[in-house]
Amino acid sequence: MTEVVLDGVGKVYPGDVHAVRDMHLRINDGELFVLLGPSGCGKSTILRMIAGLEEVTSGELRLNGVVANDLSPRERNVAMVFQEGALYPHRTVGGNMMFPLEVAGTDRAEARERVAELTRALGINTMIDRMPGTLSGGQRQRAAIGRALIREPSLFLMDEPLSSLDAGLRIELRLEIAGLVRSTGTTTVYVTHDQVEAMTMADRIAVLRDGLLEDAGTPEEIYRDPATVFVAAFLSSPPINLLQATAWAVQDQGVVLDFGPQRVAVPWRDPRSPALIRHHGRPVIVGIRPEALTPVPAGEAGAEGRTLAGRVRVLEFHGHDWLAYAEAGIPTVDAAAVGAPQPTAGRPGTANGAAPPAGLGARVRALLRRDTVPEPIVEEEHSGHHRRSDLVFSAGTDRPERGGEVRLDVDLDRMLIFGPDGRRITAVRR
Ligand SMILES: Nc1ncnc2c1ncn2[C@@H]1O[C@H](COP(=O)(O)OP(=O)(O)OP(=O)(O)O)[C@@H](O)[C@H]1O
Repeated sequence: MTEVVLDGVGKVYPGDVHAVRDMHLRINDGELFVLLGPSGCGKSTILRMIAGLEEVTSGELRLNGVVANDLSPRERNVAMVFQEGALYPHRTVGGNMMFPLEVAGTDRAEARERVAELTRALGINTMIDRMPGTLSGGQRQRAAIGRALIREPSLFLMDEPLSSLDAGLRIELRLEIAGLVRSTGTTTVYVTHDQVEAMTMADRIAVLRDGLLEDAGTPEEIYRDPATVFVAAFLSSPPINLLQATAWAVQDQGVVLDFGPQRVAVPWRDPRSPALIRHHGRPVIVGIRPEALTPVPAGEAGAEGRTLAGRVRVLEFHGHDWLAYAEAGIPTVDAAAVGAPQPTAGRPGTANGAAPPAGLGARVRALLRRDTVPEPIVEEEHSGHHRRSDLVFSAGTDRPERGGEVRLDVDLDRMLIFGPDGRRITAVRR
């Protein structure tokens, strides 16, 4: 059982590549902790530093309160599973799982018993005598997890263990992995760039961006109460609406969020209004998840100060409900461009002062936008920063009319308000 603390940990690779910067994290004993973020944000580097495979450049790494910066991997008693779990090709599944126990000098009868028990838990008990080459990807990964867990490590580290598997298997295995590590109580650090995997498996999640910690908390906390625009957008499928607004304190209405052609008002009694007043006359970013927009019944105007209007352009059927995209003439914000570290000396993932790798921004944007957003609906404005695009809303089981006008009731309590730096205007509670 192990508690992991990263106290101001940094990692600089040769060539002055700042992969991780001033990282403060506490991973509790027995926790299933997920490191989440786009490619290149430093997830694997953190995992490898915890494993002892990569040196810590600055700060302190503590395992159970003991400084571990200079401990060898063996002294840390960690087990690691990678994207393609490595197995000895000339040993059977059972032989692979026996190996760590043989090395440890475990009694043979006890070792056989443990292998049988774990293969049953992993659903590969009928494959004990099979060679790795004859297994499917999912079965191989189960065997690799079994081999890592068999010697009961104090810390279990997994680096995108499901990313080479197809969608169905991923769902099946993520449930099983979560169940298995919880039943053993082994502290587990799990790296992924898949938000659904993170949300469904984790006790807590840390969201990383360019080597920096953006937010950490339970899946519910960081979904409902994200610290930044980046986190709100990353944990969002279908995509969150990120709208550009100007805040105006108006005596009889509260703080009006002016989207240009449309507006909503945050009433004075709302606990956010004192913080919002400080942004009077200035830009803010308003995040509204599709499920926080409800179509107003036909013929009704909708409540004053909490209704947005648009014309339905695109419909998507998602089985349980319809997702609709309505043109509302409201400028939207590109989450990847908000609050990103400036390309100065020591920018994460780049050589000192060098330009970021070509295409990285586009890849991050593609990740953030996910594949549910039809590409043609986005229209860039000439500034290139604000985009005029559609309001995405959940229309429930009633199919809205394509081309029809809709009025949408905004759930003001679930509306997220960020400053221009991408941080929430009110401090998040954790
Ligand atoms: N050995 C190395 N030498 C130099 N730079 C490295 C090295 N390993 C990683 N990096 C850089 O450090 C940054 C963080 O890499 P890391 O692999 O930790 O990211 P990641 O979030 O795990 O990405 P991915 O999801 O693509 O695996 C990247 O910019 C990467 O190019």
